[in-house]
Amino acid sequence: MTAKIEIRDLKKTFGSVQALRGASLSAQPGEITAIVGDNGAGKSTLIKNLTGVYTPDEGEILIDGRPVRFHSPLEARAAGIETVYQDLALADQLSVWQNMYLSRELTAKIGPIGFLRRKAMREEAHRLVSSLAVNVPSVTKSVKRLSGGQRQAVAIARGVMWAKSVLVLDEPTAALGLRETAQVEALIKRVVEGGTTVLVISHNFEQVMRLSQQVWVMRAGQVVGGTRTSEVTGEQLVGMVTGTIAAA
Ligand SMILES: Nc1ncnc2c1ncn2[C@@H]1O[C@H](COP(=O)(O)OP(=O)(O)OP(=O)(O)O)[C@@H](O)[C@H]1O
Repeated sequence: MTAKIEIRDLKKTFGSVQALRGASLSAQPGEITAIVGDNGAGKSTLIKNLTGVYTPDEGEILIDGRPVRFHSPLEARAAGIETVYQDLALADQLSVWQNMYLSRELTAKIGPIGFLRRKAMREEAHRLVSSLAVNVPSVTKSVKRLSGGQRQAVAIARGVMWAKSVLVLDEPTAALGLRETAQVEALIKRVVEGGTTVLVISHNFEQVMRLSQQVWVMRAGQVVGGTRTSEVTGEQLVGMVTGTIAAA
């Protein structure tokens, strides 16, 4: 099967820091693929090369077997790759549906006059939020009135709405309590059931064991190993990250 994402020998240097020293990994379509590794291992830099924030110094990225080279996040978005970063990038004063269409509003024209298709956006946002069973009271509710878990769910729903191909999640539950974490994990599973491929960075090993089908381990700018998640235990995974167990 052609991988949805294939990253080959990626290198990225910032001044004297070699953040990526030839990192390679792949993600299969319709799966949740996790990236784990200690602070500074290069996880964020890797995904930022995939999502157009950085352009690699060397190496190759293939989506559905075709090489891509993004020069901006907009280019990655246009190729169907959406990212939810830890800061979520929600506009607090706007409603759920307005956030879902932020900077990508639906517009129409009658003669020379352009206008926003507010009803269409609201209805479509409502349809998606309902189909993903996102736990928000209403899409007209202001985002600042939502809980941390609800805000994360809105950011993920927005990503799903626009992700034609891949959804990248950077620490999706880092700021959440146990109950909200469980809700967001359930949402991520529904996202994948809908056919979107998910790549997730997580420091939470138990979460990686619960959610992912494939996990890659990064250390010092390289992907030092990868395994089907069903073939390792949580303890083995911790050992692979800290280096006490050789990563496969
Ligand atoms: N924009 C930048 N300028 C200079 N150095 C950077 C930049 N971004 C990352 N680095 C460095 O590259 C290395 C990898 O950082 P990166 O953020 O990718 O690691 P990470 O695995 O995501 O870590 P964390 O889990 O702490 O987020 C680190 O040494 C970091 O200091």
